[in-house]
Amino acid sequence: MMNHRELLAQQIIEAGQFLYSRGWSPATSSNYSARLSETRALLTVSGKHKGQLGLDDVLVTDLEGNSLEPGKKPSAETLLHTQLYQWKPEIGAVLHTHSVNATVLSRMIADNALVLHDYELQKAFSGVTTHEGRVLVPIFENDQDITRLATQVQTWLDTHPDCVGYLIRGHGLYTWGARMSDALRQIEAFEFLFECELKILSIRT
Ligand SMILES: CSC[C@@H](O)[C@@H](O)C(=O)COP(=O)(O)O
Ligand SMILES: [Zn+2]
Repeated sequence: MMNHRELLAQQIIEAGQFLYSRGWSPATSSNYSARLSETRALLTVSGKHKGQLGLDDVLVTDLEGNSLEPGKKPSAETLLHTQLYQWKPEIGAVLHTHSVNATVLSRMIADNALVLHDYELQKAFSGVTTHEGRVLVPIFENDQDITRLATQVQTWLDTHPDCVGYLIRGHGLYTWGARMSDALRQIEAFEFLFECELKILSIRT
């Protein structure tokens, strides 16, 4: 019988296998997490191939982004996960991916946000019930200083409580959900919509 930590670690491992198989988490890119408790998260360690994770390739952090397992190297982007768990108590899983489409689209849009509208598939996002609204996806400039990047993200989250995900330019996507399955559904929906947007852009130009 698996304990709670092992169960969440298994979900993270399976998410990595799926996301790698779709080409959305190449090589050692990406990081994934699940909420362990009100004050703890379980996150992938840094630098591992995300399609080949094992039960030992995760570590516990507090929600300030501090590792509670000193022997392991935490993900470079730990803070971008834990800030989301602090932002909303109902978030139970966070996924960060590096797909070609997210990377290319984020470089093609000069604005600081991608606006998705009139897509039926927008309803795959938590809280969205119609194609008629606008789903605003902010695009932050990439930054190796994750504390500085997290500050930018926080400013957006504080003023956009309905945010369902964000892009980092030339880097990738962050999205989340109540459970791992919700976060995976949102990744898949984003990827579909990014592909649509890129096709529309290529026809227009
Ligand atoms: C392989 S480069 C990608 C990294 O720089 C980073 O953006 C990333 O997604 C994975 O970092 P990690 O420290 O393994 O969690
Ligand atoms: Zn990354």
